[in-house]
Amino acid sequence: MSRQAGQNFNKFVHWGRNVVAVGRNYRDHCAELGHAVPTKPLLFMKPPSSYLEEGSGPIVIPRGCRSCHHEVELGVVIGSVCGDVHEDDVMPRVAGYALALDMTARDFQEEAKKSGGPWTMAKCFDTALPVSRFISAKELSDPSGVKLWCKVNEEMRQNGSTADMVFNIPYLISYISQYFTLHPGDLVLTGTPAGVGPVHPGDVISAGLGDLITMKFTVAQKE
Ligand SMILES: O=C([O-])CC(=O)C(=O)O
Ligand SMILES: [Mg+2]
Repeated sequence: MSRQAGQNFNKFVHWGRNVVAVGRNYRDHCAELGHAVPTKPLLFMKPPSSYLEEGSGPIVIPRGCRSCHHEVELGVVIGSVCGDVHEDDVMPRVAGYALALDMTARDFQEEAKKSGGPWTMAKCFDTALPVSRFISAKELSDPSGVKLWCKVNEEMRQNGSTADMVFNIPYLISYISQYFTLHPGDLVLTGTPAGVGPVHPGDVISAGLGDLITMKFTVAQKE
């Protein structure tokens, strides 16, 4: 792993690798959207086609979406195969991290929640997964208490800490790996703290992880 980490883990954006997202993993975010705190991890997927690297263009709000929300999240990049791994064995299998935005078409999601349909339209559109550069596990040796923030046009919207996750990283990855195998380059998004809200064309979203990373994206609308 260290050789790959040295090469920025091949930019870690392994097009074709899985992205598993955890929802409702912060109590304050559950409260703001009126959901109970889950008793087991709530999982959904985002496709690798939704990756957006910093500098490669704007976040594009999908056609017909009237409420596209930012959700700042810590992403965990898998370094070696995780199939049915015990919690104690998870961290050595983590290559590193990325700061991510789980962009969400909230109106599409509300529609899906009402009909009992999946969240695909809300979570999987092109550019729905802006990511920072790869952060190696060496750079972030303890991901369990790191600050996570998101500003829109310089106004602080989300200001949380990974210390407040309902289920921590070893638990989440062990849990996921009981059901499907995680492979090197897969990304696990660990949920968002409170303060999610809409963005509009022309907005600038900036986000940061501790004093390690800041990233910036502009917002556009698909006609
Ligand atoms: O859409 C949601 O509220 C669920 C989710 O992704 C999160 O909690 O991070
Ligand atoms: Mg999310």
